[in-house]
Amino acid sequence: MSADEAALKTCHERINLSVAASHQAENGSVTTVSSKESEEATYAFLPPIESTDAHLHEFAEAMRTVGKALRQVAEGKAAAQAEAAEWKRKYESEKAAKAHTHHSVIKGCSNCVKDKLEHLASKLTLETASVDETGCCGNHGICSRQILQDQCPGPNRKSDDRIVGRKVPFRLSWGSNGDKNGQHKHDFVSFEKGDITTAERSNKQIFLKWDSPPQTVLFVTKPNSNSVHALCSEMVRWLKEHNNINIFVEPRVSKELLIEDSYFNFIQTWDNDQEMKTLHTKVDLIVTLGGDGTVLWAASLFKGPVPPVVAFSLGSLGFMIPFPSEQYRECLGNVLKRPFTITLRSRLQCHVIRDAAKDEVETGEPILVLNEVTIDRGMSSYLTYLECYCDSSFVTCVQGDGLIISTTSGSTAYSLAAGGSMVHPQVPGILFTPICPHSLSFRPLILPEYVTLRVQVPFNSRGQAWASFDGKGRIQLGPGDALICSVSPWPLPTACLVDSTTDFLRSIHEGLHWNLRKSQALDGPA
Ligand SMILES: NC(=O)c1ccc[n+]([C@@H]2O[C@H](COP(=O)([O-])OP(=O)(O)OC[C@H]3O[C@@H](n4cnc5c(N)ncnc54)[C@H](O)[C@@H]3O)[C@@H](O)[C@H]2O)c1
Ligand SMILES: Nc1ncnc2c1ncn2[C@@H]1O[C@H](COP(=O)(O)OP(=O)(O)OP(=O)(O)O)[C@@H](O)[C@H]1O
Repeated sequence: MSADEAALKTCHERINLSVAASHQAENGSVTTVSSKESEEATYAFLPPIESTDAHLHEFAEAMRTVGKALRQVAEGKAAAQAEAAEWKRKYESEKAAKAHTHHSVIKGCSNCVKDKLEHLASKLTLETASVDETGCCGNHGICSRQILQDQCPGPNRKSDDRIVGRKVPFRLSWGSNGDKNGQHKHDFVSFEKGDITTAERSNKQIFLKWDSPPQTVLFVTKPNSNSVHALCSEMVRWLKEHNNINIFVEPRVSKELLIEDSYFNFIQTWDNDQEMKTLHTKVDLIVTLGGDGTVLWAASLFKGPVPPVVAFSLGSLGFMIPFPSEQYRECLGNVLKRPFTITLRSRLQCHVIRDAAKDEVETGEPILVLNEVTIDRGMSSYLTYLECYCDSSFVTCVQGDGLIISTTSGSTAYSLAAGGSMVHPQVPGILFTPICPHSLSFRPLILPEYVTLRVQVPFNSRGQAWASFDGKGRIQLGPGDALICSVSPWPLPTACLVDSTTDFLRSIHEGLHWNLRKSQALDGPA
């Protein structure tokens, strides 16, 4: 072997070593290496070859380039994985911290429900119709009985029983137009005989069918409205007298109804946040009376799973509200007794990470939004300056009035006003819509639902930034602070009047007068 050949062999080996070193860093604590350092390292591994052979020089140069590229790829991957590991570590410490502070029963309940629902969520995407040993029917979809059987008994049980018994089981199934009982393939992609194919694109609707009649309804109502109050008391009477339903209302409404008439002694409410946190284990159905803001309010009461919502329209727009309040008897009668379609509206979970606390364990609960989280310039007259990342990839810097990170349900709200597209609520995605960007080319984006977005206020930002959640709870973000958001595992199921698509199209036609234009006259050019 010549001296040059030996030098080249060493090059090969060193390139491998260099890449392997980057990979090792993935598992330990990693500090990201700059590209300059990376380049220097590559040259250190590949010393110049002293030869007059031009081909060998060229080859050695090519090997250096390959080595550099490989090293950069490996470093990038290591950095991304280190970041993901950091988030995971924070999440796990947060979970552990919560486990200590919460009462064991509450912890046990929420964990077992969470586990079961995660199991159900995985079934939603990877459908299996196998019969469940624990008593799930196994037919035509998902059965909620398993969750209910496992409701956790424990020392705090008494205080929960003070209110009502368990919620009733129901099943979810998929169907398509004209085939309400049909069971459809749920695998999105299959890989058979080496060919990648996407599953049949049927009009999948999700049906909810009660295993036994619902027993408990929660009313969430718009405040300070006489018409809402009158309708609420009428509906409560009707549900109690004709269907023997247990009724929950918010503490404010409970007081109002009791002042009105002692007849309402049977209604139940909650006294504190801890009781409210267990509400989802007792309530079968939520009825909202008001506009979209009332649906947003109802969603905000549930930081975890949410029972199905039947929304009655008493506002001006009612985009997420298909049921006419005048026909409440017929509508509620149907929902209580027959299977109905639901729209699963995804929510976003948001965390604010303060620069001052970035090395500490995050203990705050996520803030859940049904429409959007907005970061704007508040009272400041300067441009907001926000750095945005999607997973570990840099997306862009927003310079303008702000940014809206929206769910698909929120796509017809603030995001629409800022130029975002309208998206069917069952499309799995996250909208990234700038507010008045000071750039001609900043178009809105729609990102896949599985990404995590990070919006950071850089230290050189001139203006302030303020985050708000479904238009409420404004929080100031200082330099170095970040907002992290991703899709929550707890969607809001809303009952449909017809089905998800028909209801959505009705809303954009009737609510927004979408593409309303007079037809052209027939007597124009041939
Ligand atoms: N420029 C804007 O369009 C703008 C500005 C601020 C807030 N908002 C929206 O208002 C929401 C808060 O609603 P609120 O009722 O508490 O405040 P609000 O009383 O100010 O009402 C806002 C309006 O937005 C409508 N709306 C809410 N969610 C909607 C949705 N998903 N699709 C279509 N329309 C929807 C409501 O029907 C209402 O007419 C925020 O989440 C935000 O999306 C919009
Ligand atoms: N149960 C509730 N408790 C406290 N605030 C509520 C409740 N329900 C609704 N709100 C608030 O009241 C405001 C108005 O409610 P909503 O949007 O439902 O009525 P609206 O303005 O008449 O409807 P629309 O916007 O369609 O005209 C919203 O900001 C909402 O957050």
